Amino acid sequence: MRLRPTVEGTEDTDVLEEKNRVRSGIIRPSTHDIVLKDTTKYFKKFLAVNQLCLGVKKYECFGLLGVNGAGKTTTFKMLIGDLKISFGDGWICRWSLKGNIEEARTCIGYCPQSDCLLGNLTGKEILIIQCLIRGIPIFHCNSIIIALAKALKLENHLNNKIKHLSGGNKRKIQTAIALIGKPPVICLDEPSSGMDPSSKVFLWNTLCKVRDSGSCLVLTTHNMDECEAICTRAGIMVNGAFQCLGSPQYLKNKFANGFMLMVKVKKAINDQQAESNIEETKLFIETNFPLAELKERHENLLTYLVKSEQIEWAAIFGTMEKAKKIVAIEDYSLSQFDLEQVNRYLNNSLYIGCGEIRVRFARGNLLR
Ligand SMILES: Nc1ncnc2c1ncn2[C@@H]1O[C@H](COP(=O)(O)OP(=O)(O)OP(=O)(O)O)[C@@H](O)[C@H]1O
Repeated sequence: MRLRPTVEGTEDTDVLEEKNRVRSGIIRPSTHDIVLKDTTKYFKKFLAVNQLCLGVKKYECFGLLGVNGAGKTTTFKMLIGDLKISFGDGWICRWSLKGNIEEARTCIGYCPQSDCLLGNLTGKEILIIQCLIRGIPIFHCNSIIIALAKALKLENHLNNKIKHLSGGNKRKIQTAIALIGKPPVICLDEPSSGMDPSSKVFLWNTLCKVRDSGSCLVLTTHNMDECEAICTRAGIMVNGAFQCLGSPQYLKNKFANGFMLMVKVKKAINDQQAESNIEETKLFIETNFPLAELKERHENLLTYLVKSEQIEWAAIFGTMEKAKKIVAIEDYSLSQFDLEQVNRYLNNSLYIGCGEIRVRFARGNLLR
């Protein structure tokens, strides 16, 4: 017997509103090119995707964010018909993913997470094959491929065999395949992974043009700059469900109205003294920043989330410089809460590794 999906938990109001819009038919296949209605996936008893509700229109790019294992690729695979939906349904250009997957597939361009390209063919040969599969007449293929190569900075690599291409250039070929024939829906699973920074920016510009020409894009990414550059809306997935939905700017405004304060307490000669230093520092922080929430303590490193827009940076530095004179603080750092941290905060993995946080200690300086 199949398990029913779990009841909704702690989603943000925007997620619940999107669910209501889908369930009440305000968002429906005739108004949105992509519609997910309570889309759910079980792998045996494991709930990988839990009742997703979403509508994405033409001229939109939706970003699927979340830590490894959040359920992004599983969602993608249901969208392109690689995986069967366990409960609920989805529609691409009005075609049901349950009833008309073959028709739905004709509307989708897909860039998978890992490249699946034949190594002995050249990039051009692969793109010609893909054009022909899309039903493009052979005499049009060359001009389409040249335009795509230009748009993705691939001109110099088209005649090389795939097995001799770098990882980033293989991603470009894979992205070009997804764009061939201007499909109305384009799904890109981490399209820029492995690309150098200038190629990434070039790709982002190209994807913005594709979006603005009327395509409906969905992409997964771990790169928040990418999300902010291309996506009109984004959803952060946690354990297979959306935790929040909105434009990247909206998510930042809603969840990132604060800063992170990391405090390194002076080492002590014995455990008792160390504990006393920590307690003294905690008392100082919590008295001076009443909205400070201790998120983690790792040895002598305290990490606080201070959710306030009211305090000025100059005042924070002033207070912390004063703290260094009166309590046993060795050093501290401040950073603004950005979209990347919102993502990790919602996934409870913000503080897994301090090295991952784009801040380093320097005498009171903000370094990002
Ligand atoms: N074929 C499968 N059988 C069983 N479990 C699976 C299968 N595919 C994925 N899962 C599980 O489903 C969950 C979601 O995986 P998914 O690949 O969708 O995550 P993701 O968000 O795309 O992660 P990443 O960022 O690493 O790509 C994970 O816990 C994964 O182990």
